[in-house]
Amino acid sequence: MDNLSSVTTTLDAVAFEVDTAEGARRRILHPLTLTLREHRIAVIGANGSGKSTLLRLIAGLVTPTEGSLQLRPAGVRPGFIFANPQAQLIMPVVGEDIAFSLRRSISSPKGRRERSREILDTMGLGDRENSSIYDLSSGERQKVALAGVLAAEPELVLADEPTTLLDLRSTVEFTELLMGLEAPMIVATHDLQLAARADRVLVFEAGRLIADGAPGPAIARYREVAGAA
Ligand SMILES: Nc1ncnc2c1ncn2[C@@H]1O[C@H](COP(=O)(O)OP(=O)(O)OP(=O)(O)O)[C@@H](O)[C@H]1O
Repeated sequence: MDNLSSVTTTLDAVAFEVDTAEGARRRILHPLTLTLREHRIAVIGANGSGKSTLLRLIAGLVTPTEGSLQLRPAGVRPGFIFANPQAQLIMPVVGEDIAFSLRRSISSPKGRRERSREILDTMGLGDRENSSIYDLSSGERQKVALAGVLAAEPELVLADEPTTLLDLRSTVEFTELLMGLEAPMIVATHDLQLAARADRVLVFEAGRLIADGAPGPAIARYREVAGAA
């Protein structure tokens, strides 16, 4: 795709419900109508407020139980970064994991190795190509997971609490990597410093969107609702 900034996610009265153990239905996300096209969007809110559910809906990992959701242009490929990189590292060695993500785009193993090296270099992980993923620190592992996602050249990056397991230095480094991405990104986060750098912030509370706009007022509203104003 030539113009990544043209990726638009449209939600038209999208809701998500699940069956409870008691045989009732529980609404996780109340009907939501939104158009998302900013380059950096942060989704914040209390535990269980529906942030991950929104990202999973946009990624197509779950289907709305009501309403409709569209990504435009048609065929946009989202890439998903999980809080726990262990969930998405597939191969035991760093270079092999990135090469695995390249299997669709580059047919020769040599080409995959070279591209994998380039990607690792740009993420400051050039010296870890032959390391076992089990020998990496949490921060390094999260960077490798991001490298794997980026190797697939996603046109929209969806990141679900990607800095949760990271210490302060790794959080700062990882945030810089995320903010430097060319592709548009929607990130669910408890990290208000990360949210403050977004172009637009959505605030959720108990499955409802309660604020939507510039980081300053949106984060202030979240603090107010959380009793931390
Ligand atoms: N498939 C499902 N089945 C049952 N309950 C679900 C399902 N998906 C989400 N939930 C519930 O919906 C609520 C919202 O979950 P979600 O993971 O979207 O919250 P969140 O805002 O990302 O929370 P956190 O900040 O803790 O990660 C939670 O109470 C969760 O247990």
